[in-house]
Amino acid sequence: MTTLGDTTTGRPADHFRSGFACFIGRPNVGKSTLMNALVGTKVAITSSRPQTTRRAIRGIVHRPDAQLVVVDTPGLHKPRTLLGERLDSLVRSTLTEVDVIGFCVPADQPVGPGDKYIARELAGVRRTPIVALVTKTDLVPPEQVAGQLLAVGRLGDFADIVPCSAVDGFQVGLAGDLLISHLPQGMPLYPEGDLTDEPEQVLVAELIREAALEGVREELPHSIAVMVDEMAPREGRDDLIDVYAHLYVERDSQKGIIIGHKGSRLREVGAAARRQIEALLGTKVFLDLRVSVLKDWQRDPKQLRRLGFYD
Ligand SMILES: Nc1nc2c(ncn2[C@@H]2O[C@H](COP(=O)(O)OP(=O)(O)OP(=O)(O)O)[C@@H](O)[C@H]2O)c(=O)[nH]1
Repeated sequence: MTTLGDTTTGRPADHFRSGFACFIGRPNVGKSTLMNALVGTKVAITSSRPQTTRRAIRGIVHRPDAQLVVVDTPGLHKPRTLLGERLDSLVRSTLTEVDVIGFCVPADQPVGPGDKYIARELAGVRRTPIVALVTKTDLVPPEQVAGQLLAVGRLGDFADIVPCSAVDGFQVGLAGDLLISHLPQGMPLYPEGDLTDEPEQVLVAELIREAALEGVREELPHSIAVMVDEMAPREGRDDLIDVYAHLYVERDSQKGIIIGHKGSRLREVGAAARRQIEALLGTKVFLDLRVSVLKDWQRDPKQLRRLGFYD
C-alpha cells in the first residue's frame, strides 16, 4: 500500500502544499528582489538596469506547511531582437506551467502601456490564478499605494491584490502566503535547505554579469553575456576554487569599455564578482575573467544556443 505522507518528516501530504509560482511584470519592477526577499537569500541577481534577468532561475521558499518554488522570468516586453523573441517565448511557456502567477506592478509609477500589454497577455492564461503584487510601496505615501491598488484592480481579474515592499519587508510574508494558498496539496518537491536548483555555474555566471553591469552605459547591458568555462577546486587545496569565465560582448568598442584603461575596469569587475562568488560558495575563489567579442550574438541563433538561450 502506498501512503501519501512524507516519510522523512512524518508530515501528512494533505496538510502540505507545494508547487510553482512565477513573477511577471515589466523590466525593473522588482521581481528578482521580491523573490530574493521571499527566499531569504540572494538567488537571482538584481540591478537598477532593466532586463537583468534572462533565465528562469528558481528560488525555493521553505515553510513548515508548504514549499513554494519561484521561477523568475525576464521582464515581458515587445520583442525587438531575436533574443527578445526567445525571452518572450520562455516567459509564455513558463506561465502555463506554474500553479500561480505573481503579476508585479510598481507602486511608484503610473500603470502604463507596458503593464496593460502584460495584463492582456495574462488574460489569455485562463487556468492559472494570478496574484497582483504592487511592489516598492516604500517609495510612495499610503494614498498613492491605495490609488495604485485601484488602478491595478482595473487591469484584470486577479485572485488577490497585495501591496508589498521587498526593501522594508512590508507584507512580503503575506505575499508568500497568498501565493502558497493557490498551490495544490502535495509533498515537498526539493530537500529542505535547498534554495535553488540552478547549477552553481549558472549562478556564478550571473554574479559576474551583475558585476559587469554596474555603471555601464545604456546600450551595453543587453550585449553582455557570461559563460563559466570551468569551475573546480584547486588541486591539493580544499579551500580554493578556480573559476575560468568568459565575458562576451558584441563589438570591439564594447570590449574596450568593459576592459577599461589598462584593464582597470575589468579588474574592478573581477574583484566585485569574486567577493560575491566567495559568499555564494563559502570558500576562497580565484577568478580568471576574459573578454571576447562574439559579433552580434543577440541576432545569431548559433551563438544564442551556445550561450544557453534555446528555442
Ligand atoms: N525602493 C525599492 N526598490 C526596489 C524594491 N524592489 C526592487 N527595487 C529596486 O528596483 C530595481 C529593479 O529590481 P529587480 O528586482 O532587478 O527588478 P526585476 O523586475 O527583476 O527586473 P528585470 O530582471 O529587469 O526584469 C533594483 O534597483 C532594486 O533594488 C522595493 O521594494 N523598494
